[in-house]
Amino acid sequence: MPRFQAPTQFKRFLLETYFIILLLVDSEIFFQVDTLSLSTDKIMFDHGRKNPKKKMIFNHIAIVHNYNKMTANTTAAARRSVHSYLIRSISIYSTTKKTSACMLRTMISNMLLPFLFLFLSTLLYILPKKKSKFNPPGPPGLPFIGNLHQLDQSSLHTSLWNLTKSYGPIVSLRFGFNSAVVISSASLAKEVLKTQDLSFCDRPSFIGQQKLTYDGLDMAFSPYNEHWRKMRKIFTLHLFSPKRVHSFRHIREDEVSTAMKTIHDLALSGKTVNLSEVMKNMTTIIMMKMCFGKKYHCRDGLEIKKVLGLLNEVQAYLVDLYFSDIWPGLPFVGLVDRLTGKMNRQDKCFRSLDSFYQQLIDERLNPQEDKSYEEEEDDLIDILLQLEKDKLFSLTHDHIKVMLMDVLVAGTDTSAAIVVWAMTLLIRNPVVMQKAQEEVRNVMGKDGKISEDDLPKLAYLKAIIKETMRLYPPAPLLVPRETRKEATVHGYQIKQKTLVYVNAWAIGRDPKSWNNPGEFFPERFMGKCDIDFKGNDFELIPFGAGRRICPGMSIGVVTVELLLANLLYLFDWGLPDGIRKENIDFDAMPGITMHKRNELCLLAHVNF
Ligand code: HEM
Repeated sequence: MPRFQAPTQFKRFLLETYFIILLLVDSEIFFQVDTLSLSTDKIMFDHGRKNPKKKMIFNHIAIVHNYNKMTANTTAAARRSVHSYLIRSISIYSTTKKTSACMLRTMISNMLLPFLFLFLSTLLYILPKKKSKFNPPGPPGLPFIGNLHQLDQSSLHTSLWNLTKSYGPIVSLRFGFNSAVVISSASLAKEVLKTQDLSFCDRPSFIGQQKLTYDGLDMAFSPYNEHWRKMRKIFTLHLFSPKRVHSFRHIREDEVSTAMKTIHDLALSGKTVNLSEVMKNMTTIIMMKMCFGKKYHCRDGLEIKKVLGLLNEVQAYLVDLYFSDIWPGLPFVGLVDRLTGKMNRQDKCFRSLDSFYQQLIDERLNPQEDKSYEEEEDDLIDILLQLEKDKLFSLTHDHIKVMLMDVLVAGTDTSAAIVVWAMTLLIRNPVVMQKAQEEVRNVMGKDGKISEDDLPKLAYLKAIIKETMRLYPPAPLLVPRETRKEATVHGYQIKQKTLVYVNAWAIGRDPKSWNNPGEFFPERFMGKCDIDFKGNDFELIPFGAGRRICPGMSIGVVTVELLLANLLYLFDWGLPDGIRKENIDFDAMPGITMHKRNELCLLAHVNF
């Protein structure tokens, strides 16, 4: 065996590893590799002097070394030519050196290669990165996992809020290999969502979302691009224009009446009302009927339960992070994700929903199978199929399915969550409850029914809803955003592709913006205070703001107002036997929508 075989193999091994790193990681890491390669360079040079035949390796390393430097200031074309030279050199080298012992080592080294790569990648992240003084402050993270261990995933918004107490209103974090910033003050939210909205209006692209959104065809999770603009136009001009929202009024009023009747029956039989369940079912039926037609739920009550279950699953998958999201680029993470079985479950859920939408589309395209649709006014499927036919937006069936998914996922449980939080706050604050009931009953007299025309007269009720959304915004961290380009906020630099969380929950409780922020005090919104949630007052942003502000705000708010007004008008509310008001807790469930963890079960007494 030649004397220098072992070091040569080692060099080749290093060279290959470098090469793979260079191919797989981004240019930022090249500079860190650069430091390593300097010392390796020296070793190679020494060996090269002792054995001139091995100079070839040194040349390779030199090329790699140059390559590192080139990435800073040369063009992609130059980089490509270095790539191809490296590939050629490595293959020539491997074919000229194959003795049997060498082959054995090659095999071993090739098996070790992935592990070494893993080790090196870890090392690169372990080496303490110098935090630039221009980065926002934040807690030091651990190698590889970053700050993941410091966050309580069951209540992310509160654990992020706790960090602001030590680091201020802008905090930088690392989730695995992803950089993130958290914004927790009204002035910085204005900077990010309004002044520099264009730099902050992308959405991150996570594995779970890709599949469920037909590879990014939807609007809510799409990056900010031409496709998003097209979908947003369809949403605001065709699906939820003020005229269209008004045309769905009869669906909302009918369904609220049905829900009140259910509560009425429970009240007469002295049974407790599970408000969490009633509200969730009812808002789902409203959205389903808007999407699929007035008669939808007459077809099969059970099917609604099944779809509700699937939508809950989708919601969980949309925010769930896979290993490949946390450590993108690492080998094997995709495999690990597969092995956990999560992807299979997600695929199954996707297929079930897809066939459900397809069936509804087929029925609509083939009306003789179900004549009941013919007599109805346009619902969202009709409108979308018509747009597809008109070829105005080059829509496909997948676009239609994904739009329906956005409406159902974003629109069903947000309104239900607000009503449940409002009723929780009211039962804990009987004086406010009584004041609200007096308002509704005085305005309505004994008419027996509240319609949407009555809502503008209910100023105190509206204040209660604002106060509820200040304390319990249904999406406490909005929908995560991502920077489209580098930006400077508050003097700090934020890199392109940084995850951005705006903590609407913390902003609603910031003592700099609110007196006694923890107190439920709807009166703060009466009188002179004209703070609103429409995206202009950054102290109160339950619907977000800027380009990506919630496009379903008006339909969501009117549904909440109608529901709450009816609950307060028709019933007096009390606690089940043995429960004191202090037992009613405010624990929240994790998820993109913040629901009350323990269902709200109350006793209703019929008022009229
Ligand atoms: C009433 C309760 C609701 C609340 C509190 C709420 C809240 C939000 C929030 C915070 C966002 C993210 C905004 C941002 O990134 O700045 C959002 C986006 C969105 N909401 Fe809502 N929403 C509600 C109801 C609805 C309804 C009823 C619909 C549909 C009919 C809807 C559809 C959407 C869509 C499609 C987006 C994504 C917009 C985009 O990315 O361009 N939401 N919502």
